[in-house]
Amino acid sequence: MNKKIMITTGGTGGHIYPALAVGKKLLDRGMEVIFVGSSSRMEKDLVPEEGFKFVGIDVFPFQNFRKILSNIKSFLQAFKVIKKEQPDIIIGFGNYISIPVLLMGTILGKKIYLQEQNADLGMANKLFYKVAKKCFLAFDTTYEEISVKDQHKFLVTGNPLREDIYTMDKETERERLKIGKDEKVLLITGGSLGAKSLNEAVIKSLKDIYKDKTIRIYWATGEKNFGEINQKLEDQQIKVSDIIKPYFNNMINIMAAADLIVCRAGALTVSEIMQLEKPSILIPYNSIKVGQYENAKILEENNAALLYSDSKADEAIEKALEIIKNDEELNKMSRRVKNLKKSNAADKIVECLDIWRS
Ligand SMILES: CC(=O)N[C@H]1[C@@H](OP(=O)(O)OP(=O)(O)OC[C@H]2O[C@@H](n3ccc(=O)[nH]c3=O)[C@H](O)[C@@H]2O)O[C@H](CO)[C@@H](O)[C@@H]1O
Repeated sequence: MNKKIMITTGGTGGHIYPALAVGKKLLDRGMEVIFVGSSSRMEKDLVPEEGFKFVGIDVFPFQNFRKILSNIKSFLQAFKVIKKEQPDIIIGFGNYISIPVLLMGTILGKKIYLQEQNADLGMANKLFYKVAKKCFLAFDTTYEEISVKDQHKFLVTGNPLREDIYTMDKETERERLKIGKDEKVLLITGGSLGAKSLNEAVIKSLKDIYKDKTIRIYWATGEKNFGEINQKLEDQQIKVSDIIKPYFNNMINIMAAADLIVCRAGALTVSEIMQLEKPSILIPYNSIKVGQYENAKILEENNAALLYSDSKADEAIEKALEIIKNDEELNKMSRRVKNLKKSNAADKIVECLDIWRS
């Protein structure tokens, strides 16, 4: 008999894309899948666009007692949707958005699974791993940090990535993007939300980058900063074209075509870099809460990436323009990344779920 799986996730691409990857595998194998996320963040569009049923709840960050109170409605909504849909299992993909469904699911005696994208366990997964059947981890370093008595709750699978990444090839993607034989592709991305410091550093060097005909830049600015950037570029008489955008839907394809990536160290971007064996310069988001520094350290400690702090974003761009011309250095970094690659995580996760016996 087909089982029903409830997936709860949201907030940023880094939490949503791995959930979609697992959701698609489950659909392919005949399961019914329903997503629950925030009614106001990017999952409300991204998830239905991918053809999934989506229920939005009015959930807010749990920063203080007042915010916890304002979340009472979200707990009631979560309770109602679980009662109505009667899922066989619930999978949480981290972030505060997953908390109401995970809590109500636990109270209602549902089987809970978790997926952690980052090197450090996030707040939601820390709260629920003890009641979960399994928590799937992206990186080996996370497992090593967990106390021996709890390790049986965890399994390292890697991050579930968009399926087409596993068959992508650099030359084909370069042809598709019409990249010239002598052109080097420099991708700059601040993750799904954009990165202000990185954007400001790029603006300063953009004229020089444009003058250099051997470099083709792709720059994802994030929605929030795009208007301001647009204005600054107009002032410099630089045309915003299809290579400077708030968000690229074909990010994976551009990544595959890239010679060097300058980016934040969101967990998904780091996992995609590993899968595509790309050299990178990382500028982790400056907040302990989101743990990007620990994600970046995995690549840096393997000499597979260079790491810069937010305040040194200018230097990071300068360095990028220097090493993008150095094939030997790029190849070395790329070989070292290859050692960190994992196999298809979504396949592994789906196989481990307790839904295959009737
Ligand atoms: C500020 C913040 O809270 N950041 C967190 C957020 O990152 P955030 O979602 O920003 O970053 P990630 O790198 O994890 O994921 C971004 C995803 O969006 C895709 N993409 C990005 C830009 C674009 O133009 N097009 C596109 O498709 C990337 O290919 C990637 O798949 O969730 C991650 C996963 O839990 C965390 O590691 C980050 O710390």
